[in-house]
Amino acid sequence: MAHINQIDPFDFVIFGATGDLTMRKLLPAFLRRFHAQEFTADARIVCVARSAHTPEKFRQQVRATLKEFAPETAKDSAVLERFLELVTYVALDATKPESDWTDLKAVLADPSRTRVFYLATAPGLYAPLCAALSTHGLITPLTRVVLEKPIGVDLKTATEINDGVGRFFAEDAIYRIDHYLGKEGVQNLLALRFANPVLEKLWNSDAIAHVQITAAETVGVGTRGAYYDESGAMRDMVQNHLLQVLCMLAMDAPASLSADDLRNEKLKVLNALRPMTPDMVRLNVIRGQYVAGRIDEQKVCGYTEDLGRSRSSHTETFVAIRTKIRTSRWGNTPFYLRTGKRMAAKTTEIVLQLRPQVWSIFSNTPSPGRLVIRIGPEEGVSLVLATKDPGVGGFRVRNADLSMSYEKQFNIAYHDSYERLLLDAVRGNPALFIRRDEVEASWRWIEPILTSWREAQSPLEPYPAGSWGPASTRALLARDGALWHEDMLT
Ligand SMILES: NC(=O)C1=CN([C@@H]2O[C@H](COP(=O)(O)OP(=O)(O)OC[C@H]3O[C@@H](n4cnc5c(N)ncnc54)[C@H](OP(=O)(O)O)[C@@H]3O)[C@@H](O)[C@H]2O)C=CC1
Ligand SMILES: O=C1O[C@H](COP(=O)(O)O)[C@@H](O)[C@H](O)[C@H]1O
Repeated sequence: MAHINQIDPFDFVIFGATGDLTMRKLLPAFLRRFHAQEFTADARIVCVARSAHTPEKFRQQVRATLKEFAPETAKDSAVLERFLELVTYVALDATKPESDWTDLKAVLADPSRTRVFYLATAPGLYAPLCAALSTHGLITPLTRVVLEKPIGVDLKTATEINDGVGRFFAEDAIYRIDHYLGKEGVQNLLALRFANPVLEKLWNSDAIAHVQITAAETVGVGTRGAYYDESGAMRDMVQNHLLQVLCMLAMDAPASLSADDLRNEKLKVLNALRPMTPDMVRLNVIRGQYVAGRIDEQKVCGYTEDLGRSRSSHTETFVAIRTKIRTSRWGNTPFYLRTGKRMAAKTTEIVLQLRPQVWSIFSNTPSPGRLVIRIGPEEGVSLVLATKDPGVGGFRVRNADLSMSYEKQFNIAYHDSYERLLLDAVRGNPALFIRRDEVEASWRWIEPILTSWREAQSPLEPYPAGSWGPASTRALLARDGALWHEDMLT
């Protein structure tokens, strides 16, 4: 087992503990870290929601959930049962003034322990929840608060949430989570770039013709239709995950790996994104919605049917954006961002397309080569280069792939990104969490696109489930003489 620094006893309180995120992600992540002995049986995981469960009934539900979402770990029943002893449940409507907080206060009696409040509820509850924590005297000097995304639906609401939470917590105690920053492949951008001088020297417009960042999913909206239909792909994925990946990819070297050095560099990228005018939105942004199609030979419904509605929806389930970063490093390189539900494959990846040679001595020239950074589901890196086509008679050049898979190289099982982030919050390491000014800068860039869509009543282009998005997505790159990665492979 890898060397692990065990964490001192802590109290981790999850508001929204009966919800989808807690059940599918947070509790399975804690179980895996407990199994890895990253913390001991002295820790407590206090689950809070309004539903009237007893702690025992709640544990039964958690036991079943863990068997479903962390089966490889939950099959060790001794570990599972010891873990369940750390989990307790408090029924509480956290935003009603008349609610009785006695039980929660009783569990949190020791102010000398690190205390984390994880707000896995609708974002509109974050500020009232923090006010209630303050009223009930639960914020100690060792307390942090973790906020789930999305922080607001636009700049105004994000600012209100940040102000509301900021009344009760100092900025360095506020951990805004973006689970993409917990992914190995995203963190590996730091190592690839700043531990390999040869790559860092190429990391600019002189060598890179364009960059693609894709987060494609085959799933539809599932049980989260009510949330998603209000949000759409731009707020759900682009404003947070895709822009954070873009920042990690495009930023200059931070002075150190400290939280503020990293965040200062990321912020510069967000502020350097070319602002979107309505004309630019029309030319550079595509919004789509899936209709019925096939995925893995199975028929799947369109978005409206997935919502279980007869009336249509104007929410985008796909976005593609062409943008530029106004810096001397990147000014001449288009960046393409793309995300969608019900696409042809589940893949999150970055492609850096290298520039072609200005002159070639070979009669045939293969494609100029590229670096592909796979973030999920299988993590790894491939460098596609030109090589001699083996054989006698003539001299041809073709592309070959130097490929590294994390799993094969390091013999590790994939860890869910929440595992790292939950325990970083307990440890008090905010480097992989988002600072207030980053969130607000992201909204500042996204908002004109949303406004322009609304005001121009932008069309929503249909795409069949199981495809790579609306037909116009190809044209977005064709304008620059470029191809999406999947088209390079055919
Ligand atoms: N699900 C996911 O995959 C992801 C979710 N997120 C974010 O995480 C947050 C939670 O999402 P999700 O789990 O899907 O949402 P759910 O709607 O499934 O869960 C919401 C939870 O909040 C509880 N709750 C609601 N009101 C109160 C209240 N007044 N006091 C105490 N508890 C309350 C609900 O329980 P009860 O009804 O029992 O009170 C429930 O446990 C959201 O901000 C979402 O955007 C972010 C990324 C991914
Ligand atoms: O935050 C979210 O992310 C997931 C995709 O995450 P991944 O780790 O599977 O790539 C997305 O399905 C969800 O809609 C969104 O809220």
